[in-house]
Amino acid sequence: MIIASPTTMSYVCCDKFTEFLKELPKCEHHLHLEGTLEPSLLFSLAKRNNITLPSHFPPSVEACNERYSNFADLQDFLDHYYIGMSVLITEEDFYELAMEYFAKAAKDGCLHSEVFFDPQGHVERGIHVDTVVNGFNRACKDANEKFGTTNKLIMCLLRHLPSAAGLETILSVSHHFENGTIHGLGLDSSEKPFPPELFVECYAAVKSRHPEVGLTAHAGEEGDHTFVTNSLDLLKVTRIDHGVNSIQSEDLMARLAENRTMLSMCPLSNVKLQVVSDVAELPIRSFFEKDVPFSINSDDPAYFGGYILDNYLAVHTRFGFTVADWKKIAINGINGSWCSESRKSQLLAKVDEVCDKYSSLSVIPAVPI
Ligand code: HPA
Ligand SMILES: [Zn+2]
Repeated sequence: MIIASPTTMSYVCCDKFTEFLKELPKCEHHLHLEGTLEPSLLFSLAKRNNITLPSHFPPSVEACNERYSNFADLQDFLDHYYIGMSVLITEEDFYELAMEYFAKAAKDGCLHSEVFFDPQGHVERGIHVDTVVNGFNRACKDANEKFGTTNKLIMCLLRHLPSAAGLETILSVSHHFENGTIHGLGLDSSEKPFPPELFVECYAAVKSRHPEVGLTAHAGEEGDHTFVTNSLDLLKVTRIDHGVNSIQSEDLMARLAENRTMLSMCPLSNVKLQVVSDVAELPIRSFFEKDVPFSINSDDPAYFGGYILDNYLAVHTRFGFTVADWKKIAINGINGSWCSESRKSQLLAKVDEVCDKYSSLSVIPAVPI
């Protein structure tokens, strides 16, 4: 349950504003590579790899699109997501999946992506972890060459699996942590039954062995504000994925603002998974006014029907942020990124340039019918 007064206004996103939001340098901090598996690629990989999908899985692209528009909650989505990823077998499959995403992100004006993947979802099917990491890493590098974007990998632990399995996974990828191929650690999957305190050992192991690795965790999507506080206190994360329920605690909001702890929000995902019934119900205006840093992200765009620009447009039509407001949001996203200081400076300079170019744009309230 989110306590926030929904905005009752709506705004037009005219062509010029859409152009501005497309050109505004964007950073993606919350995207699951396996969640970019479009139904068309899913079925072509199933055919190529001779995978028979279970009979209860939607049997066609059209049936997937229909089913994906009706998820009851996070678990209902995850049940499809884990079946979907079962078609990924070879290094080339992982490479192709990530390259398709990076091409779409670049087209949307996303210049820096920090992307999640779920190694345990593949290893438990008999895929070697290096097959996954090498395919994704090659795509990060090729996308950098081809599109000029910077891209980092964040490995997530599945919270429905025991912490001992998480520790084993951490040990199995220590070479990728050491050489910087894996840049961060996250925690995803079913939130409420598996609170952050179960994973203290896993996070402590990464923090002590690989202090340069960034720490984040999904918290406060379906879990209440204590999931966010406990992730900060016990897992020592410096970023929170989703975090919408932080609005339930004023103390937590003040703490996030003071420590510049960024929430990686996913508006369209929150609607598709019934966290809210409309983007207007998200506490985005309160976060903005209370100076809680947040970024806007796409989560699992192949399942939720929108990539990063779609999420920006959805936020604009509900909250009507001005060019100056968007500039602040873009700056917070860059400062909350785990890229080099020199890359941050480049991105910040580009934000200045784009915001200057569009400084005369005004926000247009929609006329009620
Ligand atoms: O939105 C999400 N929440 C939790 N786990 C996930 N795994 C993929 N997407 C998600
Ligand atoms: Zn997520």
